Amino acid sequence: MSSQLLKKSVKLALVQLACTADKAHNLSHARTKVLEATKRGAHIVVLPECFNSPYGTKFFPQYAETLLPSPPTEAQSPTFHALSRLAREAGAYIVGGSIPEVVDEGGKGGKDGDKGKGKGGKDGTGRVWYNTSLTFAPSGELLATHRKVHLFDIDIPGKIKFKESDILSPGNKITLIDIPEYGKIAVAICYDIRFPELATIAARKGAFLLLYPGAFNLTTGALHWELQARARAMDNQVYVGLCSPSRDMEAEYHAWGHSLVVGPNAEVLEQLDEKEGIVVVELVQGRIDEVRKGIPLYTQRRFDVYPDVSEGGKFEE
Ligand SMILES: O=C(O)CCC(=O)C(=O)O
Repeated sequence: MSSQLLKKSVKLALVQLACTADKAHNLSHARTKVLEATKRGAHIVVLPECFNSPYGTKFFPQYAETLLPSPPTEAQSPTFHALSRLAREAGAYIVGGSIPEVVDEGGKGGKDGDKGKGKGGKDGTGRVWYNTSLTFAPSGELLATHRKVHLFDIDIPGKIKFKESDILSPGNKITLIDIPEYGKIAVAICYDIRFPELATIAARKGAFLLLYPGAFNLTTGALHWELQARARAMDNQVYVGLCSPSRDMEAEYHAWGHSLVVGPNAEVLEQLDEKEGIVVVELVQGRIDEVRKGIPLYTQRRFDVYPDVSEGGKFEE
């Protein structure tokens, strides 16, 4: 069943970008780093969560761009066009981390069906915000949009309190992207990784790679960042990549960094420290099959004892 999961070996790059408060700088810096990654042979390049802005609820409205109806104009979304051009220039697939998105109430659905809910917004203006990831093909075409499904609302006394839902609305679908040369990948965002159902559904629908642009912090990063990546890889016997901004202790939010690629046997293949950097890792055709042959979870599941979560899952809304 898994033999065609990864059709040929592919080089994956994670760009752990130094993200600043200057959007134009972030975009041109991302371009430089993505081109560096493709010079090193990468075919799929990933940017971090909120790569064009600082990370924090108060920043979302200020930096938000309009993506719908798609394609937006350059003025509505400079980031959409910068990423599309960059994918063409680099000749690579670009998973554009994430950006804050704004939708006017009643906005129409995203490319793959994630409709703007028009809930009336959280600030009484009738606008709704999302944490949104855009993936582009080497042709510059938008392949998929993922809106963060699980909002990062946590409160660990004395350590960290964060409430994305103060401003953001959640996305409502799983994002699986078919890349004709290589196979299927799944994209989700940061806190989404803590919900294994999403990963398992994507893997059982045929994804060879789960990608999470993310920005864990110094508390939960130390606790769970690597563990989550390895757990999702182990449970599903697939490749996993987590891409963070680099750490800036002058910023309000201190990202964990440590972007990493994990193999289908849950082994860390490459991991950065907290500084800016790029990992480029070859994902090897046949490796997933080898791991699944050794530990054949795929034929040992007991759906007579518990349900198959991959029978469900919302891909279109
Ligand atoms: O899950 C965590 O600990 C961090 C999540 C996060 O930072 C995010 O969703 O942006």
